[in-house]
Amino acid sequence: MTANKHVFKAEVNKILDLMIHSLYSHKEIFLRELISNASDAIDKARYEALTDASLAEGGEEWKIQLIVDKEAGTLTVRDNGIGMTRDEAVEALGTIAHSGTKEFMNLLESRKVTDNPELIGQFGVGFYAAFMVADRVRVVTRKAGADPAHAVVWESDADGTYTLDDTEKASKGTDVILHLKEDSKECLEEWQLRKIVKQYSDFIEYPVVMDVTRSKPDPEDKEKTISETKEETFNSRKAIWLKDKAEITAEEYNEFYKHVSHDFTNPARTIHYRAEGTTEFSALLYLPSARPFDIYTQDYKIGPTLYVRRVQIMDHCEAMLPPYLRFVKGVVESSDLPLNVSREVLQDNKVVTVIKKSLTKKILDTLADMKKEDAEAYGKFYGEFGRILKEGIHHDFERRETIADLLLFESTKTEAGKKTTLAEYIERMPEDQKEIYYITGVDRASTESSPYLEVFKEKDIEVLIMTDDIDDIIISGLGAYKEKEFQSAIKGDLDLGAENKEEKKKEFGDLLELMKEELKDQVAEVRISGRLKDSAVCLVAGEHDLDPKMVKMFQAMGQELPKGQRVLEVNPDHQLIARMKELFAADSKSEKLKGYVGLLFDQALLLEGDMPRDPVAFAKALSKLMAEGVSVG
Ligand SMILES: Nc1ncnc2c1ncn2[C@@H]1O[C@H](COP(=O)(O)OP(=O)(O)OP(=O)(O)O)[C@@H](O)[C@H]1O
Repeated sequence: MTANKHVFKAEVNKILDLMIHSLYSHKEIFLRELISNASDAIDKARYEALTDASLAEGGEEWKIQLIVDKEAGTLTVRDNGIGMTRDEAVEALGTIAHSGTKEFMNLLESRKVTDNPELIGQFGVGFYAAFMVADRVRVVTRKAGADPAHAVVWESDADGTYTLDDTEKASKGTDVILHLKEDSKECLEEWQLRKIVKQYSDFIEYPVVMDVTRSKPDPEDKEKTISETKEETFNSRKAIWLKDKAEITAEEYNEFYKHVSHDFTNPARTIHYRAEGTTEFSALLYLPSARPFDIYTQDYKIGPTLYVRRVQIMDHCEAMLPPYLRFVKGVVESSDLPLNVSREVLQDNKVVTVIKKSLTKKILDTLADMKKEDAEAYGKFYGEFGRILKEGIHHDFERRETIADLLLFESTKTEAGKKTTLAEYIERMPEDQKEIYYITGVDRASTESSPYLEVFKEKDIEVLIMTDDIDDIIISGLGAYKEKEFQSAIKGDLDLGAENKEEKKKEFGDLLELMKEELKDQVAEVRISGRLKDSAVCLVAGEHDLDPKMVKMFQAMGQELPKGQRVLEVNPDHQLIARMKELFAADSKSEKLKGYVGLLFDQALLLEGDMPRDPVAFAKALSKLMAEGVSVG
């Protein structure tokens, strides 16, 4: 095949544009990205060579080379890793595989990100970072095991296109050749490269080497100097997770986190330990400080990188962590697993089960400590990952109490934005309060002003405000905390405001019957309310039904749900209800009265955040009523 011009996918152009025009203050990160790719490529080759030794092509020493050509103004990053076929090069270097691209670009635009490499790193557009320092990039690559004549050369100057051509390459692997821009020529200097490698890639497992020329006195003529070129390794290469804690600085921990997570911000917490005994392993885990943009997408990869005897076996070993801890990043190394372990085998491997249990405990313990020792940091962390952590209540029966200890909620007694734990709530409960009250809703403001809280306000009872979509399921599943049951403010019968309830039931019995008859297709029951103080009516769900927010969520996902037992609650102390009772006494068959019942029901729907059944009819009836009532003065 001959040279072939290709057009970049639109999102690549956008990223390139961003790289070239907006992200310049941290441009040295390009090297870290290219070294990281080279190291990944060697990991793959090394792993594949375990089963097919010929792929090592002579068992050469794995390494990443930096080659400087000052005359040509180029810097080459060379690896002897897995390499790429022509198709792989098109796929990897012409598109962006992540399905969240569009959302990501929107995020960048909406945040007016002009100098924010954190986001780029998260997104894994590493290779394109080369264009921050180069105006032309040439990639020469050959797949391990392929014929030397079947290599390919990819080239682009970021003008929206790239070319692909066949070429020859004696050694397997990839050369990324950067034609440096005028203002990036310092990247040809040894000291500069050494500094960048040390700062960002010191822990890379493979040597990052460069030919360094030094002059030394000529032994034959002391007046003269001779130059000597030697290959020097710039990185210390220590597998940080195998080192002693005392030997590692906070910066080293942070840099390694950035390497494994592709995040550019420091982690919130680092967990580093070695387990000895029947199962031996080392773990270096991190709790990130910010939620990755793609954590809710299907593309999101779960689990730490798995090493077995210093060989990277897989990037993300999901069998090592429960899904509700999927935000945790890091590395686990065990010598108790076979090198050729597959994902399937890992799923029910005893060693993995032991490691998973230990990691889960360590992470939950760390969160508990963080909550105790640094409430502010924990609150911040919870804001990012609490929604995910609480899934554990549903999925991890054994640890649900431990996870419940970690939950935080706003309440009617906390300042906006401040959260409380369940234990603190219980501590504040007056002695005669038996249950933990909570209300679910979309946000605090609308939830707090809803009629469901009227009696709680009047009696000064604290109610937890839950605004995550899954809260209702989580709390129903949990049932109780420290032997105190949960009671929803919007579900079931409440007896808080029930003075003279029995009397009222009798007094309003006939009117309630009429309402029930009128609304028989809409509600299962009409009853005197134990929760209303200012509003005339509200709709409540049955004790064991899902709350309306959940019902809507399931319906939006196209799921049919069994019809819940909706109940219309009526406030007997409201003027309107008293007037309706009078009207009923005067004419129990009044058509007007029936109309009012319908209007009341629609109003209850509105209060719940729903639409009236027939908005046009509702508006008309309301206007009519207003016309009757509007008077001057
Ligand atoms: N030196 C290399 N050898 C082999 N393949 C490479 C090399 N550099 C890049 N690639 C291929 O190009 C792809 C894109 O690289 P890029 O750095 O843009 O993203 P990534 O590495 O996939 O994402 P992330 O940075 O999140 O890991 C890689 O996944 C890999 O398939």
